[in-house]
Amino acid sequence: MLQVRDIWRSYRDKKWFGSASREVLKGVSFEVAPGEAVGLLGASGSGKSTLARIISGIEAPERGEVTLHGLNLMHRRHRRQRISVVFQDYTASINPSMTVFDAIAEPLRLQSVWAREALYEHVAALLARVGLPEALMQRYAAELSGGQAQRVCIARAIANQPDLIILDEAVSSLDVPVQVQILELLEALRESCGLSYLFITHDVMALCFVCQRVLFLDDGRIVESCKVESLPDVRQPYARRLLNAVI
Ligand SMILES: Nc1ncnc2c1ncn2[C@@H]1O[C@H](COP(=O)(O)OP(=O)(O)OP(=O)(O)O)[C@@H](O)[C@H]1O
Repeated sequence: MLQVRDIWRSYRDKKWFGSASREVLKGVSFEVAPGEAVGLLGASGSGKSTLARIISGIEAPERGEVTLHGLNLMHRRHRRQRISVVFQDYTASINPSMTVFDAIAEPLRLQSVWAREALYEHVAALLARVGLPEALMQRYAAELSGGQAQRVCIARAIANQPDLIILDEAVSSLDVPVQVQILELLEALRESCGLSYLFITHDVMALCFVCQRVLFLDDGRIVESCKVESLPDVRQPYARRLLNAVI
């Protein structure tokens, strides 16, 4: 379904005299099947968020191609609705001047014209889907707990029935009990909606909860790919070091 082919990306580092180009992604390729949750593990600075920004179209690669169902996602019209992103910083992801209703309704309104009552009911159904009461609809982001705010972000992300959600450290800053609730919600949504996930994290436990497969990103290259159940047998040195450091 999602095909990422030979993605290259570099940034210019400013030096005292002039600047130098530094490659951050060096020919990244992988696939995600329909309904599959794939985890992306890598040390800080390995290029995970850069890859997320490229797949979601926030940023363009210098080389390579991202396709979903064979359609090139570099074209905006192919990207619309199909991919959503949930970031770690849930409070910054919700516009503080918007109510919960407006935040969830925004992607729906961008997609089509809604009668107010139908929109209200749809937003209420999305809130119920992520386990939030209708009573939260008129609250602002600052009036929500971390777990509630991240659920609102997930409701917003699923509003237009995407095929893939990129979760970039989406549970990392939540308390452990709230993390578990969100991970259970993600798993339930994957099963009921047939969603695919690209789950970016430092947290192997969270990854094992949600994902079927793991990719290891080392300095801009995928150096290992395996099924979650094969993690104990991984021998690739970087992947092994990363696993030993976090387990
Ligand atoms: N806009 C930018 N301009 C210059 N360098 C950048 C830019 N964005 C990212 N980088 C650099 O690219 C490298 C990869 O960054 P990226 O955020 O993708 O890593 P990451 O694996 O997500 O790290 P972390 O786990 O710490 O979030 C880092 O060295 C970072 O400093």
